[in-house]
Amino acid sequence: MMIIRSRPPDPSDPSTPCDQPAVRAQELTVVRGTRTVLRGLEFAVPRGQITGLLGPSGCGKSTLMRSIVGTQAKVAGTLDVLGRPAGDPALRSRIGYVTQAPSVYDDLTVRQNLAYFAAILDPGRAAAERRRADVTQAIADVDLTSHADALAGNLSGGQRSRVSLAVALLGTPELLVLDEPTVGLDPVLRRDLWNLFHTIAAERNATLLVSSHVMDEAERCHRLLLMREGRILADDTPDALRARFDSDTVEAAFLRLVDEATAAGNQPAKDAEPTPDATSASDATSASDDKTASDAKTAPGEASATGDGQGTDSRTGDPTRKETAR
Ligand SMILES: Nc1ncnc2c1ncn2[C@@H]1O[C@H](COP(=O)(O)OP(=O)(O)OP(=O)(O)O)[C@@H](O)[C@H]1O
Repeated sequence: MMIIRSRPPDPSDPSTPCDQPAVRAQELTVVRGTRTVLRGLEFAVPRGQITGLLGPSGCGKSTLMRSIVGTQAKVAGTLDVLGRPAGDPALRSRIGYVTQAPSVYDDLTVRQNLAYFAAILDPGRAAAERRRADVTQAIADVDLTSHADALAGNLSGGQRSRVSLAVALLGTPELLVLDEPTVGLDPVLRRDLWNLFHTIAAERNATLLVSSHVMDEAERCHRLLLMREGRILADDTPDALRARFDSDTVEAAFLRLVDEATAAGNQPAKDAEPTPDATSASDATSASDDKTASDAKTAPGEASATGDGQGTDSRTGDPTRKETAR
């Protein structure tokens, strides 16, 4: 895989100073249904690095990512992304988002899927040649050139995930939010994808937030946010975490952190009711878990976007796409 594109931050845009973190959260609390899923999170994600978001299933990783890309309702506290409040429409073209479930059009080829999103991001006849080049490059980035003309419906699960990732890479976003991008991939592809992530961070100065519940992937990140039951247990580098507990692996350090939190009686009740603060969030009156559900239409192969719908496409604002890549 190879990345040759690069877009430095626009110095004339006051929201892109590189000394500011890409994401900053203060007292971030999120309620889903009757449950407080994220509880007063405080953290910063530095620019130009890969930050791993790790923790057991159900600890709140996807909810945090949805909050960052602006598709999660009932978000209270402060959450700034690339210098703007999370969900600000100006962020749509600056963030690439890949959900856990790849959402691609099965009846289109890989290239046609990419071309569709490229046309939304960079419309107009004058941009046709640039779009074609971007699409070809994004397909090469995820190593799908030999399948470019295959129908997405005929791809394997891992290949479909990579189509979603390719969509997210279009337009060289400053922030890539990737929800468990390596699930179901074989070890060689996982290694290649992590190499790709590092290349993107190094060559484009992009920020990557990558979730996983596979602890060996923690070792591949510059920084880690370790989560458990809606709280952040640690925000540090892998080296610092291992050193802190004199352990060989981040996994061992994480287990020690869990033991410490348990011993300190720091375990949140699993079925706690929402806090008064959380329900005072600006959009807390919405019955939906999805911030933009009222605008969303049904995407291919998916149910209605109401209820716990996945939301309007975060990158393009395309209401026909729900929280796919971009
Ligand atoms: N629509 C919903 N309504 C109520 N609770 C929800 C909803 N969606 C998720 N939750 C709850 O929110 C919590 C966090 O879920 P989330 O999907 O963010 O976890 P996760 O860490 O991404 O898990 P996984 O690794 O399994 O994807 C879980 O306890 C889950 O049951």
